[in-house]
Amino acid sequence: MSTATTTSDRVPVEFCKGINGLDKVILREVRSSAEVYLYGGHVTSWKNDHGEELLFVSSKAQFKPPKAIRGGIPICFPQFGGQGNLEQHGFARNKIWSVETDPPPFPTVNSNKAFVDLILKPSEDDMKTWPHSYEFRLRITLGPGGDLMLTSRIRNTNADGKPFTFTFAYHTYFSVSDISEVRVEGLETIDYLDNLQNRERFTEQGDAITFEGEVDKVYVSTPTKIAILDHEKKRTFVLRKDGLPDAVVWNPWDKKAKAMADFGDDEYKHMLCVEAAVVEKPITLKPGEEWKGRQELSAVPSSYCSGQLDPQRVLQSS
Ligand SMILES: O=P(O)(O)OC[C@H]1O[C@@H](O)[C@H](O)[C@@H](O)[C@@H]1O
Repeated sequence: MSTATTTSDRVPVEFCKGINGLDKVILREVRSSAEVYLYGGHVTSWKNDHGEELLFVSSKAQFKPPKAIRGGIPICFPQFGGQGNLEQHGFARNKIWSVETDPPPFPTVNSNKAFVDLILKPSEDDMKTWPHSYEFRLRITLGPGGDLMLTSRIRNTNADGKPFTFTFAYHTYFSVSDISEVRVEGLETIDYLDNLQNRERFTEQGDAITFEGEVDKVYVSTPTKIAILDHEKKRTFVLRKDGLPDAVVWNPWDKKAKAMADFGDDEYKHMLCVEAAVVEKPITLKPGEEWKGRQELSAVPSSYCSGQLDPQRVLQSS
């Protein structure tokens, strides 16, 4: 973890209290910032160099355990969705994580200053729900250019020799100006499991994805780069992922929005979840084995080409 620099007033990592007195970490770069709650290991804010919020958090979000915070980036582990014996999306988003001051090193040296390392380990009580011992390390980094990087390392520390199996997602809620003006590029021609049709498998058509109603799809074996184009804001989010083959796309639309107590009736217009995930083929770890999954987000101004967005340029650029 980094400490305050003496050459500048900017404190790259600040520990403070957030809503309802919950512990919060603020990451600061030249002009951008991010906020992370230890409750859930949950990113709740990511602002660009104009101070604009890039993540959606519901005005009705309850920052009150055990309810997960509605918006930002909840961590779904060890179960994505409702397929399994555990609660929907697993328990990691409902646990209080700890800050880890001296985590095992990463293979590459980190020159970033604005980052925090969190860790989640099961309590004895937790092991009644999921009888496995694990260490879940989450590093959240704000890069000098304002990019937001999340790296998860999950290790099986079972002493009884037993493997465990999990699914996972970075359940990212992007803030968008108007959902009907949004296009997602990078998932064309990809197979998906439709959660609204008993997870039946379909193939996406060749056109970019646009939104006219509820969507809840798990795209499988997707490219590592997905672009979310916000026409009205003239902004493109680029999501890059590693170790996370699938991508979930979710918007509840009006009826489901009304049914959620912690979500405003019209807020579906201003959010879109695109989630780097492992869903179709769960990960199995033997004792001593570690899995790594990384999601990198950047927000760039959209380029226009004769009045049309040019997503290919975004997708082709490195
Ligand atoms: O209300 P929750 O538990 O946060 O889940 C929200 C949505 O999360 C999405 O990832 C799922 O695909 C949806 O099926 C689900 O409704």
